[in-house]
Amino acid sequence: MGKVVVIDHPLIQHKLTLIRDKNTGSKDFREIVKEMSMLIGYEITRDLPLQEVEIETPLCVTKSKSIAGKKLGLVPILRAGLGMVDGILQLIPAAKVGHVGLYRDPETLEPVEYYCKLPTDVEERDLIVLDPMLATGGSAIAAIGFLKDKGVTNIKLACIIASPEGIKAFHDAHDDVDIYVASVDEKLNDHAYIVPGLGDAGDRLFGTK
Ligand SMILES: O=P(O)(O)OC[C@H]1O[C@H](OP(=O)(O)OP(=O)(O)O)[C@H](O)[C@@H]1O
Ligand SMILES: O=c1cc[nH]c(=O)[nH]1
Ligand SMILES: [Mg+2]
Repeated sequence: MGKVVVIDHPLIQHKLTLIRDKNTGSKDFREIVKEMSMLIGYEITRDLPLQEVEIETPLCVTKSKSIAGKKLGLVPILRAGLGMVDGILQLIPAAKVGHVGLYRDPETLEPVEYYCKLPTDVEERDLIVLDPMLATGGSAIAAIGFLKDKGVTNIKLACIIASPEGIKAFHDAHDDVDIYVASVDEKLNDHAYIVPGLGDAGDRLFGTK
């Protein structure tokens, strides 16, 4: 069964409070989402394999550790996932970035795909899928189903807020994918928004409402 890793580090929890606040404007919202993504990225890459390498310090030759040539990829779910890319890329600049465009139909709540561009060798990469909000789970379920259809086998999901309903639906569909999240909130409301949540992450990032 996939894990749910709630990252309760004080810095993450403090920043989450700031972006939940409806008075936080787009500029600050973007900056804080980027900072939180870097911190989530630190945790999500904790199990990257290391190899021993020989280097020379100014004093002597020594053995030291370096990341063992893993091919990584980030896949933001557009639009809101875009806000999480730069923070993680700062930590792992060699990662390739694929994009999956999905929006949630406001009537049916079903995800609608409108864009997809992935690295050509995507099936050889370990992927981190990025989306700040896991609400019904429909968007993340569809995006990851799509990546699995392309042959990808090793995927983690990085979110900022998840609902209990979304986590259940997600793991019913993809029980091999671990979820990393800053908070599991109380519930979904009648419009499938996360409560207390932070509102519409895409609109708050890009100022579209
Ligand atoms: O778990 P779900 O019920 O599928 O909801 C979560 C999705 O909804 C939001 O996207 P939205 O449709 O608002 O598109 P946007 O990112 O372009 O704003 C959010 O960024 C997730 O992708
Ligand atoms: O609470 C929610 C639910 C879906 N999408 C969002 O951006 N926020
Ligand atoms: Mg949105």
